[in-house]
Amino acid sequence: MKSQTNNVDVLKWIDDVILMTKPANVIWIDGSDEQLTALREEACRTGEIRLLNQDKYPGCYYHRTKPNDVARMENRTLICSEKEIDAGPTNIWMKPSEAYKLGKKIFENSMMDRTMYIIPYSMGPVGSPFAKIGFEITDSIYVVLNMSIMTRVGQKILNVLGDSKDFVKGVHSKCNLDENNRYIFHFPEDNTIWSCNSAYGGNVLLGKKCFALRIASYQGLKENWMAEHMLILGIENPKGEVKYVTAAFPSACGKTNLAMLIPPEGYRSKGYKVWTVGDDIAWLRIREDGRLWAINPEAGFFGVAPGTNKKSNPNALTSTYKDTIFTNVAINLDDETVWWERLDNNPPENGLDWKGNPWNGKKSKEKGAHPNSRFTAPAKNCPSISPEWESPEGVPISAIIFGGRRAKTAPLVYQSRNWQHGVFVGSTMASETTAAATGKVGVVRRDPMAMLPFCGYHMGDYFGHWLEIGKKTPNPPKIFHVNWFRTNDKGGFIWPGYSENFRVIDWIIKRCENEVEAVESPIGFLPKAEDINLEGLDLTADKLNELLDIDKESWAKNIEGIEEFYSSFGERLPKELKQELEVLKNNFI
Ligand SMILES: Nc1nc2c(ncn2[C@@H]2O[C@H](COP(=O)(O)OP(=O)(O)OP(=O)(O)O)[C@@H](O)[C@H]2O)c(=O)[nH]1
Ligand SMILES: O=C([O-])CC(=O)C(=O)O
Ligand SMILES: [Mn+2]
Repeated sequence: MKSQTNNVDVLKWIDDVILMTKPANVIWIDGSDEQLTALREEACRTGEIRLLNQDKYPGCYYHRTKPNDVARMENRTLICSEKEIDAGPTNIWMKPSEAYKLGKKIFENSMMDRTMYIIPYSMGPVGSPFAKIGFEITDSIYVVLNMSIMTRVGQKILNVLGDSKDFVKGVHSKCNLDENNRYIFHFPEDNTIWSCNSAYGGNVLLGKKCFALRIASYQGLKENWMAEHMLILGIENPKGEVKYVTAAFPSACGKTNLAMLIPPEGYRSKGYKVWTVGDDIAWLRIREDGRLWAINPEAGFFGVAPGTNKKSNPNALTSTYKDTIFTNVAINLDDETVWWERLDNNPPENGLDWKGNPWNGKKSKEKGAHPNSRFTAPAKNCPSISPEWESPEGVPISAIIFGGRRAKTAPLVYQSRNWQHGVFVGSTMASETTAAATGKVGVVRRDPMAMLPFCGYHMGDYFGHWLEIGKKTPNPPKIFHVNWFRTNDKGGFIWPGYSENFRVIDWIIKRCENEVEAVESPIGFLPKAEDINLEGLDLTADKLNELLDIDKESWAKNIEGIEEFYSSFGERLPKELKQELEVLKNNFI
């Protein structure tokens, strides 16, 4: 098929990939409904996707990946910078020449029996000064269909690109889904991504984690902006004023839930509203007014299905009712609908589980959906989507919130003393691992700014970049830390979470507006108990105090963990952070 661009750099690169993979056919994705409809029909015919009940789920499809290919594989995700030191201690490194050689061997002739699809896409509203352009070459229709939900795709992107050289070159092939040859190579210095032998979203939707975080974080370092693993949300008060915050939580720690939160009744009746701008990734820039502004580079949600229900996240659930692709959930064969754990109390009796085995949800002890099963839903489906979500200039950010799953150490909420201290708080974040990546679940690991698996360069330099951005921003956001996951002696969550998190967001906004005072503590500013609104909530003052408690012993352990973690950065750990660590230690003496 004839390409609709004369960009010689694009055409040359594509010729090289064709030479390497030898596709039977080449199709350019133009972004038209006609073309996407034809591809959906073809994928249904071959069994790659399955049409769901169109009365209940118009435009929705189902897909299953192999049982060994259901989450990001961090041990197969490589950063290939020329110098090993530039990838830093938190990434797996390979020399670019070696990685290209290994990759070429794997990609050689990998598309001989298939069609190659070329997807031009934009991360960010098309033509926005914040947006960036990429290409994904893939042999998977599932990838084409997901990318056309998650990003803006098609001819319009080529028109905007013109003959510019500023684009990211992504190549994906399922090859033969061989786990032993599965790699996600990133070449930040070449704007290049090669992904092979996987079909799981996080490894193969190259616009998302690969480009919008790993490559973009490096671009941000060079170009004075930041690419972060953050949701973006607007909080409207009864006067109609909207304040925006971003929040960085590790994978499967509550970003989508917070981004789409509905305030508790007591707030709603007064006129408070929450607007969703993004649920996973934020690109932040300093603008002329001296503030940080953020865009959501994505156009859809690749959300965790299990646990999503009418009560926990009605906005996410509604987003999935049309034009959505479900991956690795359970299916009800009686009516071709989908089901996952905690959706409702009515699992299918005549179903298939995420592996495709016959499954009776009322009898079986096995899970119906994989814990990391996902929905891919268009952002515009979301009832709470912000009128500003496609604003080309983004939205101004009042607060940045860090958080993770901590059973004991971190209190419900605290505020950093200033930007530098806030960067320290973000850099020392830790969280219990989840099903979003392969490996053991529930182990505490350091996950600075929720970027451990997503920073495309040396994390010490990344901390330095954060400090630098703070210095260059005359009016930077205030920085906070939250923890919805504190547990009692029996292991149950003390804080009710979900929509009740609005009470904490309310305090955060009040702090940004200087409307309430706070209490100094060794770790930063804590709320006065009376400033967290508990009206209508079944939570005693004692429990709130337990949630705000700073346990000396667990902090002593935490400090040891920070010291050990920091020591891995050597020379490249900014001295400001070492100072902050000393301050923290002294505060506990
Ligand atoms: N206890 C508790 N659980 C929560 C809360 N918010 C979210 N969760 C649970 O955390 C899990 C993941 O939530 P998500 O909102 O999908 O997480 P995410 O950060 O968007 O995940 P990624 O898409 O992997 O980046 C789900 O099982 C939720 O039910 C909360 O406030 N309290
Ligand atoms: O990238 C993925 O697979 C999904 C995701 O949002 C995350 O893990 O943070
Ligand atoms: Mn994520």
